[in-house]
Amino acid sequence: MSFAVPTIDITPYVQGGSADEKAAVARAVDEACRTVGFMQVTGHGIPDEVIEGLKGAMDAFFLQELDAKKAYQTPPGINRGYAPPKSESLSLSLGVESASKMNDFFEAFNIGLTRDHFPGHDVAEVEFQDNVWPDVDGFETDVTTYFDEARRVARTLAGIFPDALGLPSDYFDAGLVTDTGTMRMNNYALAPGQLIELDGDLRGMGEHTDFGVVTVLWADQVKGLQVLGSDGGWYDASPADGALLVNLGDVMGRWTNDQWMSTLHRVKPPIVDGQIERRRSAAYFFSAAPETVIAPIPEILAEGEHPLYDPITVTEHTQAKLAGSRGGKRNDTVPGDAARVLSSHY
Ligand SMILES: O=C(O)CCC(=O)C(=O)O
Ligand SMILES: [Fe+2]
Repeated sequence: MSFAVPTIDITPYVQGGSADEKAAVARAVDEACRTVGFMQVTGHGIPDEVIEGLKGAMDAFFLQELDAKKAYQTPPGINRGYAPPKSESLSLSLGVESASKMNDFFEAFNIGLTRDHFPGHDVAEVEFQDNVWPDVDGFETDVTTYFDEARRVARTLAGIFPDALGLPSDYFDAGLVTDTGTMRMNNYALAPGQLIELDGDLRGMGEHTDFGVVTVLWADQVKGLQVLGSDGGWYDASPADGALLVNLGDVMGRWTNDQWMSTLHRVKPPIVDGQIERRRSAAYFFSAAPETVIAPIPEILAEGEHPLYDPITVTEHTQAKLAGSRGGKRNDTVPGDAARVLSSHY
């Protein structure tokens, strides 16, 4: 099977295009979401220097000694700060038990939207925790600058989705007034000799789907990200020059009754001479307001199409996924995902 991640230039939605130009973008997005669940997005408008700033900040933080980084670790229930290698197991968020429970070797630094982003709104602290900022020159400014841009791109995409689904343009607006947003900066690297300590399958990040509406991913062009094709094979996906990778999360799958795909993916960075080729990425996870009830949208169900999901709030879904990936508790709410992983060709 040939597998390709389609490239879509979203300039008409970023800079303002004609109705025809926007309709062409919306059609391309609909097709990509139905068939792959991933796209390469160009015309996003994030300046190169903002991306350079993000890369520099990630290097300055991750290249420190482990102990210095661990000073910014937070308890498992808090999605902020530093997460050392092997502190998460993403496939448990799907309900796939692995031989060794915590064997994803990526290390990460998480930030997110806080209550300060929504003055005048009564938003719950649990979803909008304060950020933790490391004492690294320029880190907060450079990371925040990129974060704001990634959020803008995600909100732009959320504005394309109703057009692509044939819904009124403001269909999602109510749930997106207080969007939730977290960004995970990932570093896939192990010092020589550290490989030996991995007790299970060597992997950068286990098989998973993202939790939210849509993910905007900046990544190095070093191979590693693999996407599950509809034929059960895993395919490499690296960003094209200047492109961001964009993929749908579970909330979009639930809203669309799986007409759009929340696609499984994983990260297996290349190993050259027994050493992992270092790879960086930054995933901005965009989702709806925590209390938004997600259920298949009746307007888009075809005649006779049955809803595949019971209503669930954004928070309930996120908590079930996080209990798996960070707390080591297998998530039994998504039997379909687990079956897809177990039947894929490794
Ligand atoms: O590193 C990557 O390319 C993907 C990261 C990812 O899937 C995630 O952080 O959810
Ligand atoms: Fe992901």
